[in-house]
Amino acid sequence: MATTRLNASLCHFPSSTRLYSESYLGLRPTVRISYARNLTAPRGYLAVKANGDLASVVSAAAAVKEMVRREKYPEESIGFVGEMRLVAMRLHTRDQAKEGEKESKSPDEGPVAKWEPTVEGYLQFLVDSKLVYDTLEGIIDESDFPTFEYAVFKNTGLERAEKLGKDLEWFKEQGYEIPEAMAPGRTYSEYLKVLAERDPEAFICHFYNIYFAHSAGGQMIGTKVSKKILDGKDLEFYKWDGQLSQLLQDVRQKLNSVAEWWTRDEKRHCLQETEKSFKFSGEILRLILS
Ligand code: HEM
Repeated sequence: MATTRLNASLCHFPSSTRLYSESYLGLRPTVRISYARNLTAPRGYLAVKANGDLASVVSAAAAVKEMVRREKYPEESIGFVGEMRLVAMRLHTRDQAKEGEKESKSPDEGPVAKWEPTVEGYLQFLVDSKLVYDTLEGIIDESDFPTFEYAVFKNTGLERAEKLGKDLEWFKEQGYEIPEAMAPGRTYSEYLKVLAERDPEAFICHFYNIYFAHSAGGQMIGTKVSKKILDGKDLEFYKWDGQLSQLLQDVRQKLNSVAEWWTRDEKRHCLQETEKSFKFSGEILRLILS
């Protein structure tokens, strides 16, 4: 295969290698490489053993471009979702996750096993979370393919608003009064609406963190809290139709494809938004202890 041979050959080129031009020379397609920084180095010609059709040359050239891009931005080798995850994990406290780097400063940042949740606080957390999911999922549902990039995230199977609605019904049946959403949910929801209009890269950061946090730490919190205050009741919020790992993988691929179109600055901007995502979600999580 043309691309496989090309990858192997390219390993011998210095990191400053830059794609110079691609040409199609009859039966012997060639991808020409030049050395960008070290101009004294000889110009290299990388012959690609393709079977002579233009499609092979184009795909070989794309592979070179991709390798060169990864050499220039090594952080991109883990994929953009990998980058978003790395930034998110650093923002956890050591009590929250093994990869966390922050010190816990308040009980809600400490080990969940030591939390003292209340049913009222947990119910408020579910209500505020539902408002955020309603907003997020409403924005995505209203986006119009192919003019708006959020449309690829319709019906991923990760949606939570409907499930939360069922859980609130269950609480009602148990005799609880369902409260109104409070400031943490309302503020986050308003912020997401503004971002969706004005700042798609930042909006996507929140999309990733909200759904992926819930699938990881969120699930663990749900199980522990339910054991303490709801007799271990399995809420719908923590159930997915289909295999969760597959749903997450599909969304990771979509996120990576969307980010493929972004410049490095746009990617950086998205990653920088992670802190705000932690701040808003952290305030909603804190309701569990209120
Ligand atoms: C009490 C609060 C939290 C706890 C206990 C917690 C715990 C965890 C744990 C245990 C993981 C799994 C780590 C692993 O893969 O081994 C995780 C992953 C993650 N958390 Fe949190 N977390 C909390 C809050 C948050 C918040 C507020 C956000 C952002 C809004 C967040 C975003 C993420 C993300 C994006 C991942 C990666 C998921 C993946 O690997 O696909 N977490 N968290």
